[in-house]
Amino acid sequence: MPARHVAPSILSADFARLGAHVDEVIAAGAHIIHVDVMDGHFVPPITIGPIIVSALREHVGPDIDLDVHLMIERPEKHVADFASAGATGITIHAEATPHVLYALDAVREGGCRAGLAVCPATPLTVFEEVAVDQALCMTVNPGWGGQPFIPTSPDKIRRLRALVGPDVPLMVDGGVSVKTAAACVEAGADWLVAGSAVFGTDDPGEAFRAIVAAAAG
Ligand SMILES: O=C(CO)[C@@H](O)[C@H](O)COP(=O)(O)O
Ligand SMILES: [Fe+2]
Repeated sequence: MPARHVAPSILSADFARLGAHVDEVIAAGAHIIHVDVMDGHFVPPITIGPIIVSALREHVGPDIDLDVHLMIERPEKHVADFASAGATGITIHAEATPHVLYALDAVREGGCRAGLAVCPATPLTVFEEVAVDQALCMTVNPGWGGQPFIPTSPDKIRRLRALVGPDVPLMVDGGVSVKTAAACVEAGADWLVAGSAVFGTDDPGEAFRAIVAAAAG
């Protein structure tokens, strides 16, 4: 069984002091930092690109996992840039390309873990066709932080766990908080991405620890 992690998402961090904000959760024990990349096409907002990943890598050093969630169309065109910038894992969306297998291979060629994500309304059948190094179940519609957890998500998490088996890290993303973390873990999630519930608070380190405790039950 993969180790359990809470992965703070920088989408809700203060970008004017990103390094300091990330330092707070690392000091509290975070090992995985989740980086949301949006292109204004696959999802309406535009966020950040490889330049920020590169700056973060330089800031956090080699031991922190920078897990990049690509909410962009045709991700296969960009994975090499994110890999060179210092990503550790790169997750693409099944809905964003007709070439899922090619894109996952491109991620691995860049030396990163290859992740596959699905939106809430997307069937899980693609996971029957491809092997992944990590799986991501969206528990909100992608594009924004601070949305409520979709209540039917635990059932989908359970079905995804059955498809990928016990050894693949299963990540959930969206609406994760002290209130929803335990249900995600109970359904089979290992990695809990949390944005607003961590960086939207006055004390991200303490908020991170509270979600870790809630996930532990
Ligand atoms: O990928 C996304 C949003 O599309 C996330 O990673 C968000 O950053 C989650 O934010 P919260 O729901 O935890 O506030
Ligand atoms: Fe994300």
